[in-house]
Amino acid sequence: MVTPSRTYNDAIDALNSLQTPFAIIEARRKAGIRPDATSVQEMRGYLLRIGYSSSDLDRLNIIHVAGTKGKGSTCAFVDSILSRYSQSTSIPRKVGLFTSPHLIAVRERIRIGSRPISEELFAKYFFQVWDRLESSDTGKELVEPGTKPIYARYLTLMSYHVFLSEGVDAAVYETGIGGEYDATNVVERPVASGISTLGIDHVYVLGQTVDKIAWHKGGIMKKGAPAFTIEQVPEAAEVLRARAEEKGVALKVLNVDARLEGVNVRPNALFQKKNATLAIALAEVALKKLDGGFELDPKELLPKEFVEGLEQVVWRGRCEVKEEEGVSWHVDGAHTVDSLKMAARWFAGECAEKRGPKVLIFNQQGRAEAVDFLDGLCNTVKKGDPAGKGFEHVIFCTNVTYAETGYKRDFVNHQYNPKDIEKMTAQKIFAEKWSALDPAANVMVIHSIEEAINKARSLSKTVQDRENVQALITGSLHLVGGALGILEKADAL
Ligand SMILES: Nc1ncnc2c1ncn2[C@@H]1O[C@H](COP(=O)(O)OP(=O)(O)OP(=O)(O)O)[C@@H](O)[C@H]1O
Ligand SMILES: [Mg+2]
Ligand SMILES: [Mg+2]
Repeated sequence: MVTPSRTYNDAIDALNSLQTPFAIIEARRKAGIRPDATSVQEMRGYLLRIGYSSSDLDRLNIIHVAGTKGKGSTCAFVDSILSRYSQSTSIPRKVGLFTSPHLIAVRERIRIGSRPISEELFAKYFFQVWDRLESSDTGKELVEPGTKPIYARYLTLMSYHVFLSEGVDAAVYETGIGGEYDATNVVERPVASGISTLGIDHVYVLGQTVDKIAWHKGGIMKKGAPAFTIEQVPEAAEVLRARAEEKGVALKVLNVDARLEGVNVRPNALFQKKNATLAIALAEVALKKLDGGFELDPKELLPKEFVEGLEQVVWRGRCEVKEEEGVSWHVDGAHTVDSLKMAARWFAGECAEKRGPKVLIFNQQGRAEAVDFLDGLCNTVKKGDPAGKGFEHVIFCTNVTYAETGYKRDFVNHQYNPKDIEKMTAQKIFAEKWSALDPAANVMVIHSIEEAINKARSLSKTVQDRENVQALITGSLHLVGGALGILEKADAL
């Protein structure tokens, strides 16, 4: 039972205490400590400690997805297809979805039937795991008694407990970082593995080059489970091929699925069709296992559960448009060089049909290389405009949600240097860079998301009749989640 001192908010506070503080992250970086095989051993230990063996995970029929970009979208597609199939056939009985990071509230990361679990359920299972970790020493040969896994790993561990307790029989898992040493890689017998588009991200943990990154992501492939990927850059494709061979896995490289012709996947962009292609293959394998007679005919149209699942999926904060008086908000959580170009192209396409000055609200906290995201964003938007016009106003803000009260609890983050946020160090570097890229732009540095939004709104007073400010909010999911919460005035879940 959830007692008054064990509410959802208490759970989030306790969870936040499991974040690795900035000083420790820094020290590890300096010492060159990176995750290794012990991290999966440790997860195995924690799993035993809360009462499960890795074979218990077989009941979840896990579909496991890694990749640099498109993991979450692919997982959401698979979940949506399986959920619709379940509505028509009762197979699977219950579909679980585990994703990261969260957009608006932590509980979004653990979904059943596509919906985030309730605050009550979250608090209940959160503290059950907490208590088991404190009271048991099972698995002590793998992990020290009395300890707890860090933030993302705790949520992964908890998700297994939630799904097994709730009778989930098909669960879609997005990896956190990488694959080989990721907490989700504790699964030994997934039903299928999928690897979405590979590129550069998390270079400190995974390595500087795409082949090193591909090595990690390829680590989720398991003998006995069909594996799929889509077209990749050659270095990545080669590493994946070699990893599959080493593991004795048949890795299938998929071209964009011809059956998507006429299916209204949003946004209507190649990257999303690749994600959808991967999702179709993963869902097909899962259904073949769960529903003996199931088979997709490669030459026939997709069944209605697949079409509806792909068309009606809700994956918020990605290529989302919200209209209000004076401002058209374009919201996308892209935060790598490639995905930001994609987001910029999408925004430019949207603006081609609308009128009004373009305004950018951008942040990316804690990653020095983020300054290199700006060129692509600036140029892609200019190139996309027939008159060659870029952003007129550019606002860099921190991820602090509110001007007065600071962070919403679900966004508290101890992993960044608090001094940098106070001084807006990163934002000032971005501003300087942008002024050099586009001297005509009006560049501003503003503390909170709320104030940045208010600034964009105030700019709408200066536009002409029948024009709207065309605002793009991008660079960070934390920024985008905070912004959606403010734009919708309530918990947008
Ligand atoms: N296949 C893809 N290739 C390139 N960019 C993509 C792809 N899929 C999605 N994106 C872009 O990346 C953004 C994030 O997508 P998504 O949430 O699916 O990725 P993710 O892999 O889960 O990322 P994260 O690192 O945030 O967990 C999207 O809004 C879109 O702009
Ligand atoms: Mg990522
Ligand atoms: Mg994700």
